[in-house]
Amino acid sequence: MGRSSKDKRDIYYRLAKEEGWRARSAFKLLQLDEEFNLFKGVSRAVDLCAAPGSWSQVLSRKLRGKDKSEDVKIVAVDLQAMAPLPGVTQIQGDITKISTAQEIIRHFEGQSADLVVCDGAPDVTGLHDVDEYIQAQLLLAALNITTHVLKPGGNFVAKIFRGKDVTLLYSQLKIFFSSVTCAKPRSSRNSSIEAFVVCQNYSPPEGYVPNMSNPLLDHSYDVDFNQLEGPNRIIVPFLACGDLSAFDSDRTYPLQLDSSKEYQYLPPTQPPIRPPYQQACQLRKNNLLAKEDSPSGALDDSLSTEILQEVQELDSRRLVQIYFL
Ligand SMILES: C[S@@+](CC[C@H](N)C(=O)[O-])C[C@H]1O[C@@H](n2cnc3c(N)ncnc32)[C@H](O)[C@@H]1O
Repeated sequence: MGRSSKDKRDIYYRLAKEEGWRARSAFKLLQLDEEFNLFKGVSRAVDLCAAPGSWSQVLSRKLRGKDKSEDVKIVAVDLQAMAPLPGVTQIQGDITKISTAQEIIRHFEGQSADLVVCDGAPDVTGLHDVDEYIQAQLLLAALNITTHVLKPGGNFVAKIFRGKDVTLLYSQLKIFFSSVTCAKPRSSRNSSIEAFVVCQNYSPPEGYVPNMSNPLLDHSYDVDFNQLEGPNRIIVPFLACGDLSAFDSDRTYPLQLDSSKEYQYLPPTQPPIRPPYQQACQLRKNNLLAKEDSPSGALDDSLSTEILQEVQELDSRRLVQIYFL
């Protein structure tokens, strides 16, 4: 599909061309690294769903450094073939297959990976529910293969759609990682429900045996999992561009949005808000309140976009926590 003139005006599209990245997505990984220091101490990395290869390029440039360290091993997996990259071994394969996990481990000579990233996306159908469901399945497939190849203490980063299953996905990720944060890099388009889960410190439950055959997203629940309460409902910090950490300036915890659900805020971990952010905070608060009326529980898109634009104007450099409900 050809690029529209809108794409060409996009700053990251132009920057990617200038800097020689295969796709503008490269900036998403670079910005996630800026925030989470993902590449520190990494010598074995896996890029799942890698084609055309901009994330692999980032790994190659960042991990191998100027001296092109031969100690660094990077494996890129995709259904499609991609042009070769220095220091990157390619596996043309399916991330849902055990044979792919075995091939990765073979390449690492029996050792585990320090970092697994996945920017996987299925072909979009345009039917939101279907797209969200397939994306969730792909994320879980990525998590499944990750449990085979990641070392304890390692990190996993993956694309997620903030759709209606998102709470369950967070809960499932939290079973395997001590920290799960949802982040939206500023290069990810505001209009997209795409975000990234940054899962740190892989620590599977004791006795867990990796297994490619059990789907983790089980739709056989007889209750809507979005109605789950208490410990079954794990709420993770959601990061966005701009400082919204104190949008709850009146600090009323927990916030009661309607009579049937109690939404818990986690205490802010960031420094106090600066005055210009107050307006964005108010918008965010409105958005949360608007959510009450939304049957799917999804955030109101126009408000989300409005907030993000507002925040970007205020300060596109700072990332601070807001809380995803
Ligand atoms: C958005 S692209 C990835 C872009 C890439 N991160 C980059 O920066 O160039 C999504 C990729 O996911 C791949 N993909 C989807 N399902 C897959 C699967 N089951 N196994 C392997 N790759 C898959 C597609 O072939 C596609 O190349």
